[in-house]
This record gives sequence, C-alpha cells and structure tokens, in this order.
Amino acid sequence: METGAGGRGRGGQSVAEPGAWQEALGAGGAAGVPTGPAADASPELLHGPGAKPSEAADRPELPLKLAEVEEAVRLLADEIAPVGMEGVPLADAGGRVLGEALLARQPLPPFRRAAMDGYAVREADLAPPDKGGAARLFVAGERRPGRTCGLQEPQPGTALRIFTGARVPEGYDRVVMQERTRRLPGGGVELDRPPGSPTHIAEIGEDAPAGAVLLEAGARLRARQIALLAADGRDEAQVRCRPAVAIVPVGDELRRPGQPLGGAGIYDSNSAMLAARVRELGGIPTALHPVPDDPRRLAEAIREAALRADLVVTSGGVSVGDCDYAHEAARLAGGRIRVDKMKMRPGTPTSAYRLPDGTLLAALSGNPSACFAGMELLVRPLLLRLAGRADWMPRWRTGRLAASLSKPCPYPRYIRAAVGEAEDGLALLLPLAGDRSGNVAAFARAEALACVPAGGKGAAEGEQVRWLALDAD
Ligand SMILES: Nc1nc2c(c(=O)[nH]1)N[C@H]1C(S)=C(S)[C@@H](COP(=O)(O)OP(=O)(O)OC[C@H]3O[C@@H](n4cnc5c(N)ncnc54)[C@H](O)[C@@H]3O)O[C@H]1N2
Ligand code: MOO
Repeated sequence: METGAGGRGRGGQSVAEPGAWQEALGAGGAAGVPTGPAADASPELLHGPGAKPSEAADRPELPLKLAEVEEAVRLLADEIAPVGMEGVPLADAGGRVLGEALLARQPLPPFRRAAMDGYAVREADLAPPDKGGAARLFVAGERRPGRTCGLQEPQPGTALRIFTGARVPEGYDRVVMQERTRRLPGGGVELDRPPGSPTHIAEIGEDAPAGAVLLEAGARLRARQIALLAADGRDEAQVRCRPAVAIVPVGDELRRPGQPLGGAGIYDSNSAMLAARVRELGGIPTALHPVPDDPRRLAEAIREAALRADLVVTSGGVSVGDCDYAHEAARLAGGRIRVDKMKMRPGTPTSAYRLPDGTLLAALSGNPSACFAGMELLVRPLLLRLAGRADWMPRWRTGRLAASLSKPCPYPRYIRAAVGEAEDGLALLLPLAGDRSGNVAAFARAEALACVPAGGKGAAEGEQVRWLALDAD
C-alpha cells in the first residue's frame, strides 16, 4: 500500500489500489482512509463550492458544442477545486503535491558557515588587497562542523583552523582555503591573499531568510524540494490527497490482458494506459472490468464509479454508432453534458459530463490514439487541477516540423512525433509513421504531440507548430 489515500474517500470508501482489476463494480477494497479534510467532507467540499451542479453554476451557453480544446479545459477546470489535504512523513512525500506554501522556520544557513577547509581570519590582518603578499598569524583555536566551542572575541593577529561546514565566529570575516596557507613552526600559519578571492563564508539566511516562501502551494515534491523540506527541519509535509480516478472501459469486444482473446475480441489497452498515466500524474487509478455495450449497465457502472472517485473516465462508445452508449448512459446516470465533442483529431467525440454529485465524467474515444490524446489534452489538466497542482495547464512549446503533412483536417490535428533539435535550436518534430487513431504501436514510440493547425492544407516541412512533451508529469 502506498501512502496517500484518494481525495474522495467517503467514509473510507476511497478507490481501490490500481492494478486491482475489479471483478465487479462495487467490489474491491479501499486504498486507505484519508486523514485530510476531505475524509468526511460533503461532496460540495470535496469538489469546492463552484464544482457542485447548481442552476447558478450553469451557464446559458452550455454545453460547449464542438469545443476548442483550451476552451473545454478552462470551462471544466474552473469548476474544480483541489481535493483535501493530509500530512505524510517526509520519506513518503516524493511525488506528492504541497498543499500549502512552505515558509522557512529558520534562516538557511542557520549560522555563519565555513565553505572551505582552511583558516578563519580577520580581514584587517591580511595583506592589503591592492598589495597582495602573505600574512603570518597565530593559530588560536580550531572549529569543526557540529561542535560548538566557546566563541571568544577574535584577537588581532590570530587565525582559527576551520573546516567546511563549521560555524565561523563573529569577527572573523574570511576563510582562507588550506591550499593557500603554510603551517609555520611554533603554532603559526602563513596565508596568501589571492586577489578577488571570495570570503568563503556563507552568511546567515543567505540561501533563504527566516519566513521566506521556500515553496509555493501546488508544487510537486521532487528530490530537490524534499531536500528543502528536510533542510527546514520538517519530518512531515502537508500534501494534497491523491485524486481517485475511476477508469471505465466500454465495449463488448474488450478482453482483459492475460485472458483468452477469442474470435472478435481485442485486449483492453486503454485502461492500462490510462491507469499508468494517472499514476504517473500522482492520482490513484482504478480500472473497472470492461463494461458491455449496454446503456443501463454502463450507467450503473458510471454511478458506482462516481461514488468512489474524484474523476470518472470512460473510454469507447462515445461515437454515433448503434453500439455507442456513452452519451445515453451518462444521461441515464443523471449526468449533464458540459462539453459535446471537441475540435481535435484524433478524439473528436471526446465529451464531458457533470454527474449529480458533482463528479466530472470525461468520455474519451475508444480508439487507442484518440484515447491517449484525450488523456493528455483533457484528463491530464483536470487531474492536475484536482491534485492541487499550480502548474496544471499544459506546457506548450514551439517546434518545427521535420516533414510536411498533406492530410487536411477541419480541426487541429495532434500528431505523434519524435523530438530532435532543429538548426535554429527549436525542437524538430519528426512525425511518426502509422499515425492512425486505431493504432497502438505508433504512439508507443512518440515523445510529443505536435499540433498541426486546422485547415485544408496540412503543414509544410519546417513550419512552426506547438507541441507537448508526452512524458511530462
Ligand atoms: N459514422 C461515424 N463513425 C465514426 C465517427 C463519426 O464521426 N461518424 N467518429 C470516428 C471517430 S473519429 C472515432 S475516434 C471513433 C470513436 O469511437 P468510440 O469512442 O465510440 O469508440 P468505440 O467505437 O467503442 O471503439 C473504437 C475503436 O477502439 C477500440 N477500443 C475501444 N475501447 C478500447 C480499449 N479499452 N482498448 C483498446 N481498444 C479499444 C474498439 O475496439 C474500436 O476498434 O468513432 C469513429 N466512428
Ligand atoms: O477523432 Mo477520431 O479520434 O479520428 O479517430
């Protein structure tokens, strides 16, 4: 069991550990009992005041029909408040999202610290900087890291033997590094004064003064940030609970990996992909058993999933065919449509609903590449927003296409590309072969989604386009 319960956690019913493929909806154990404010919060608190469905929250222009991707993400993200918080031991804080700003409890460094092994001296006792040359001083004592020796007034003409990390007594204003000194018989030392040499003393609060904002709320805690928490003496971090994401694969043809395939079956690769991505992004995924193409069963699955999750993601059944029931099921489950299709390819049918308890439902395309695009372009920002991440918006960069693309498209087309470097230093985006919505192999090699603008012309070699790094977490 990993630390960090799902953000939802109603009465301990947070979503089960990922990988635990549920035998049936409603089966499966809890991942843990959240200890944060979300543990016993009402749905309103869980999702924030703006997130609850209410007439006031409805806007007349909704649902967005055939929405621009950014417009859809903004609309949905605006209605999301981050999940609750919990305290976790520092050792378990890696990858978690800081719930509140971290203020320095003490200055860093907390005392004047020697940055070199050598001798602490008074500036006035060295040879004048313009003249250079050596000074001869009496070694009056020694300072080692971690030892607090009596701090006597520095006597003129004396030096202290000192080691890196030791506290430098007030009055000594420079450390001369060992390599620039020579011990003399009788307890003295001769020191050079290299021109332009730094003091080799880190002053109190030089790194961060007491009270400084060390980390902003919403920062993901990686190794460097964990170091800062520890340096400030914290053995615990206040982090956001991990959002629980229920993944609902839809389709009569779907088989779980490891099971016999049968004549017309295909393996459910979307659930594994979505679960892995949710986990990479700091959420707790639960992938349900594939749900058959039956609107009532799918509606029931969605209802059950919403009870246990902060976000429900379906894949498949969202198009217009006679076996596509995602929209009907979402409505049967009481959902109200917020986004009805998006201007993106692959993944044009991608839609979103708000369920009666406020939970968002992202209905992604079943085609694996389209499902992946929906994950990156829609689910990722919503999940990061739920997770309390300050940097939840996708980070688009600019690159150049390494080859022309003639395929016209009425919507922006997100092609899978490998990334190199162009002559002008921009990223060079090499479109990958086999870039079809139903393909799985093509996007496994991709490093980027490059956005080819809508229009009848496609794009020319060398054209500047926006792109997203795929492994960003
Ligand atoms: N007449 C029209 N047909 C289609 C349209 C359209 O506008 N008019 N849109 C096409 C587009 S674009 C897409 S994308 C797909 C979307 O289809 P669905 O989201 O309804 O997905 P399914 O039909 O259920 O499945 C599509 C495809 O993907 C396979 N699939 C489904 N789930 C999984 C999974 N979990 N793992 C792996 N593969 C999965 C499924 O077997 C199908 O092959 O609709 C077009 N049609
Ligand atoms: O939009 Mo569909 O996703 O082309 O494949």
